[in-house]
Amino acid sequence: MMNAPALPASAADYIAHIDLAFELMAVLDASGRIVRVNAAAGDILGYTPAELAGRPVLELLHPDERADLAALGAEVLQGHACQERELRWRRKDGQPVYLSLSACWSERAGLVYASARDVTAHRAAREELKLSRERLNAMLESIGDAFFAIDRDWRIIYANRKAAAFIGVAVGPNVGRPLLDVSPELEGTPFIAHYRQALADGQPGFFEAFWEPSGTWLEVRCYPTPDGLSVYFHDITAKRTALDAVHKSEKRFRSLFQQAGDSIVIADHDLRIVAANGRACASFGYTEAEFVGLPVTRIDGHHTYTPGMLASLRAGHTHLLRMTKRRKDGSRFPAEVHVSRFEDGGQEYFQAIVRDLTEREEAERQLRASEQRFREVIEMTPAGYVLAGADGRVLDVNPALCSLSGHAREALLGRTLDDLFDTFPWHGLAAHDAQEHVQGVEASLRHAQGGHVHVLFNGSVRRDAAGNVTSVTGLMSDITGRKQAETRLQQLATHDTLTGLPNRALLHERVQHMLDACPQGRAVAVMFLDLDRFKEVNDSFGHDLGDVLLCEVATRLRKVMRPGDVIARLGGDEFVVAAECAGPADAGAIAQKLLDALGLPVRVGGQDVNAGGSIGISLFPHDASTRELLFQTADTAMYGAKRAGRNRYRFFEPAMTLAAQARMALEMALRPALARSEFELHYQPRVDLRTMRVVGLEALLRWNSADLGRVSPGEFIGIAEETGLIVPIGRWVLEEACGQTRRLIERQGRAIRVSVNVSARQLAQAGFVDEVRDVLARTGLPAACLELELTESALIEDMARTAAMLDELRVLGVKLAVDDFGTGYSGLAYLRRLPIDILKLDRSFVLQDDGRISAFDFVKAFVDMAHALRLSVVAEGVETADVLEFLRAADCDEVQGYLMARPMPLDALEAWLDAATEG
Ligand SMILES: Nc1nc2c(ncn2[C@@H]2O[C@H](COP(=O)(O)O[C@H]3[C@@H](O)[C@H](n4cnc5c(=O)[nH]c(N)nc54)O[C@@H]3COP(=O)(O)O)[C@@H](O)[C@H]2O)c(=O)[nH]1
Repeated sequence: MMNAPALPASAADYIAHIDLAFELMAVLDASGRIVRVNAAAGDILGYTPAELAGRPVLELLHPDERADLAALGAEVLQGHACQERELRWRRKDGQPVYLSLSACWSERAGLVYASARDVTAHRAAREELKLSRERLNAMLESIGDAFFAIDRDWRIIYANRKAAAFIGVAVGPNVGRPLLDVSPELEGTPFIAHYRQALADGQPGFFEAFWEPSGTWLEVRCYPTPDGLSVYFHDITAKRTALDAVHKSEKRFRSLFQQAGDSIVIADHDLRIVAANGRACASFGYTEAEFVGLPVTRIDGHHTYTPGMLASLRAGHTHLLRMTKRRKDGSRFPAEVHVSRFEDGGQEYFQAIVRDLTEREEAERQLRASEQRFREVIEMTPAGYVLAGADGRVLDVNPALCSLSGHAREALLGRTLDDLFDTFPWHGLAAHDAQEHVQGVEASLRHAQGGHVHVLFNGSVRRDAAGNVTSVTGLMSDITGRKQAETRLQQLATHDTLTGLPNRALLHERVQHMLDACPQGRAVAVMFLDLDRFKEVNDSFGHDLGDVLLCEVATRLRKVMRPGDVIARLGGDEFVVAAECAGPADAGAIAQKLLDALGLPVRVGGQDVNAGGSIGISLFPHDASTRELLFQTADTAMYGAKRAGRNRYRFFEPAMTLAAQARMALEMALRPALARSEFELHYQPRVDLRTMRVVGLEALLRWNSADLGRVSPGEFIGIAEETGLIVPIGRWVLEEACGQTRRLIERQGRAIRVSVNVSARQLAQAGFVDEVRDVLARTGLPAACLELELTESALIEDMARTAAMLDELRVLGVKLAVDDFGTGYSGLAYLRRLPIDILKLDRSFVLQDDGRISAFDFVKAFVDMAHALRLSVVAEGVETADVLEFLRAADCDEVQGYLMARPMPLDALEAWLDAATEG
């Protein structure tokens, strides 16, 4: 035992007073050495107070706790009291003991007063409780159901994880919070109502409810506890769903039973009806109540359930019967009845599903009637009908198809559609890709006699569920006539009706094709061909014979050209030939062949005519790279050929385009010429060949263009005629010539006749005679002093109309002359029909001498003929005295030409006339 330090009196008193206490009480010095302990130390630590006196208190402590106590001691010495600090001590027998220590420092005594309570048992109980709680929690966590507990203030005491899932938030951090704050969705739900009830009654509650937020059905048990309420949830969603399914299934079955399209009647072992659905009630006329208890024989027309059938049903067979059923009112209806047997709750039942066949039998009857009608229609229809199977073999045909194909029905049945048709919309019947329906498709049917019949085919393919063709039906009408008409129409639309040659549209198509297909290094030659003398032939012999000439030309062109070449007629006497070739040399050779063919005389109206032709050639790609340009350049080249003297071919040259442009410029300048007073008249005297006196003048137009200078009539008259400008210009010439001549007559004091050229366009004007009459009236020129020169072609264009017009002019007193006579082919007949006075013999006529007959004989015969017809003859273009003598000898009446005088302005003419008179 250690020596304890001496205690101050107050400390000794303290120990003396507490010796009897159950708690251990001790006095320690500042170094932690025990000064004195009470007797309880023996019970608590196993040491007598004497054994403990003088020992450092740390020695009594479990080694693990010594550091804590040292720290605690330091705090106490600083004046901080220690309250109820649990520390592990070691008893004298080595057993651990837990003491709850309180201590304080007495400054005055310089001592520590300590007390310690044995809490070993209390601590063990606490540990046990903790373990027990943990076990409980583990159990609650493992039970798979949700659980939570609340106190009477609805604060959460505990909740397992499942419950957290149910509440929707982690519960751990929310323990202690009001349940409704944590899960506000609970407000107003049956859950809360039940919890309140259980808390109020103190009675456990049990209910099922649907928890919206998680979409689950829950079975809930709540148990009131002294603290509050414990709540268990069990998820019964699966059970509820299964139950719902059963309910729904039952409902469905009931609904099916009630709403079945067929009547369903259930009879018991004694064949008394126990149930009937709505349809049965409606069909048989009984209410459901009336049905129940009725023997099944009451609704059977003639058939009862025989023992044999019942035995068979009991053996598990079902029966499908066709029978008559009887309604409540005694009426009957045909029915198909499916009878079966079943057991329910150990009872035997028979079920009959009754299908009313009234409608079906009516439909079948109607179908038969319809089939009959269909057959009649098919037999009578003029359209051919064919039905074929999936293999394309013919199963049925009607008489119309027999007659269309020329085969008997028996010969057609069994043949394939591919045999029957040459072209057929479903050739080979490719099962899946064949269209369902075809409408208005053209097909070609083979005829028994050979050849084809064009038909318009409408048809449809039937298929099974897998999409395979099961049959083909077709109706067809004969369109051979229509096809022929179409072909004819097509021919008319693309060919020239007169010659049968391709027209402009087809020419464009074919040439374009040639250009597209033209191999590299090769060329396509396009030749525009214009007959040189077609107009004359037409004018002279009439249109019918002109047509004969055109047809002959077409025939010759066909003969010359190869099959792949294109020959077309654009209209009038314009032909186009196109051929693929190596280049210019080939093209030239082709053109020459064409000219040779056209150069041979053609027999027209009993005469040999030499039509001749001018050809313009343009080569693709050399001259033009497009069809349009090719045609344009070939056309230009053709005009070049014509200008060059006809009966020849010319290749396109860029300069030709310049010529065409020049012509265009001329036309543009000509249009305003009249308004700009750019015209004047020159006059050329006409002399009587016997007296050599001037008897007339020819008025000849002259144009002094402000832009182009003097332009000869040979250049612009043709353009004026083509453009129609000749009509106003001609009107001006007539007016001017008449006016000037009247004044000239006045000045000369003698009658002089002026001859004015009238073009075909002017003559074609409806008011031409009136115009002449008005001009004569306005200018005061006597009608006998006016002579109109008309060309042969203008005269014969519309002979009847021209004759009437000339008659009117003759009545006026105007003289009529035929200009350039002898250059056309008009023949002489028109001279008898028309009131002509004068024939103007063309200059070429006088010069022509072909060796067979001399020019003189020719002109002499001509003059004699004219005289026989009481016509005067004027010879034009007399340039030499020889020709003058020649004409005199031929008995010609008048002459005109440079020999006598050139055309001259009016003032010059007057001077010339004066001089001639004087001379
Ligand atoms: N519709 C109209 N046509 C007219 C009019 N004025 C003229 N023309 C026609 O133009 C063509 C050319 O006429 P032009 O250049 O005036 O030539 C005429 C004479 O100059 C020419 N001529 C006269 N004598 C001779 C001659 O000895 N040798 C020769 N080489 N030429 C000669 O002949 C032309 C007259 O021809 P024609 O009319 O056939 O008598 C010409 O066709 C004119 O008709 C007009 O106002 N309206």
